[in-house]
Amino acid sequence: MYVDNTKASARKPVTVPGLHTMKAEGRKIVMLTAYDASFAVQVEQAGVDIALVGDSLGMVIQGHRSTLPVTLDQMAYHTSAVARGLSATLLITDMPFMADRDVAYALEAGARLVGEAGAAMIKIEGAAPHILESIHALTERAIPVCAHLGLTPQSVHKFGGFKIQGRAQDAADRVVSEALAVQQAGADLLVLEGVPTTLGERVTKALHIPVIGIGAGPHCDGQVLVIYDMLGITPGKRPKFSKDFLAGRASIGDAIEAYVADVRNGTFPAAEHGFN
Ligand SMILES: Nc1nc(=O)c2c([nH]1)NC[C@@H]1CN(c3ccc(C(=O)N[C@@H](CCC(=O)O)C(=O)O)cc3)CN21
Ligand SMILES: CC(C)C(=O)C(=O)O
Ligand SMILES: [Mg+2]
Repeated sequence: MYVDNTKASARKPVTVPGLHTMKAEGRKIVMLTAYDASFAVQVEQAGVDIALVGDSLGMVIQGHRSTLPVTLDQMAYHTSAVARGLSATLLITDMPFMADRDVAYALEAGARLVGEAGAAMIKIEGAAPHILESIHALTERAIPVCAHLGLTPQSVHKFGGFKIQGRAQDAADRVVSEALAVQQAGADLLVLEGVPTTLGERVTKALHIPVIGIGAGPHCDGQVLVIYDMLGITPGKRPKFSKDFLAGRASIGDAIEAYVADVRNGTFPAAEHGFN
């Protein structure tokens, strides 16, 4: 398939080393999910830095109640579609549930998502010993890893729902230790989801790698949202930390551009999008 994305291809490509520079220079990083080629083009033309093929697609596209039913084949399929729509945007794909059950599986999955489907980086939830080993093993093989901590949706059954994490002092300390551990294991980026604003700030200051927040307050190095949430088309209840950017705007392109501008200038997320 040929995607005409000439407008955006003039932009300098976003790279993993480039993200580290952005943190060092205090420039906010903008990330947004995309699940198909057409939205990928919209995301790139609006100037988003990172497109994420999230396993949230199991909920917003497939209609499941969690991200657990999503398969590696499905992640590879959506990743290859999104990759065709991008030329300058960094592409990250989620490791689906249990595709990282041990290091050998994680390497196999990484090889497919990067080598076959076209992702530049793989996002993995948690900091269990086998996850730290997998982060190290992938990084050693030149597959950059984005860690994901806090409210990790693949642990929904362990948490008893999509519940804010790290509210108690010991739980907050644990998230900070996990963040240091994934950085030590070789992660180049961290998504921090569903934690109190104070903990979002603490983790961001503790790490030298960039921290991308979602429901983690305004102090992170960047932000991510599910695209259907920020376009107001997620069926049912939208998470409190999201915002409808299409409301009062004329097009999807305008809505994504407003999201990019608001993250860059620090107006999104506001205090009301965070948790205590
Ligand atoms: N559409 C969509 N948006 C998302 O952000 C998202 C997904 N799907 N699927 C995967 C995960 C699940 N996520 C969620 C979903 C719901 C809440 C939620 O309702 N949280 C409560 C907080 C409850 C508490 O205080 O502990 C909220 O009020 O937002 C949080 C994260 C984030 N991710
Ligand atoms: C919400 C983001 C961080 C995610 O993991 C997803 O879309 O699956
Ligand atoms: Mg995910």
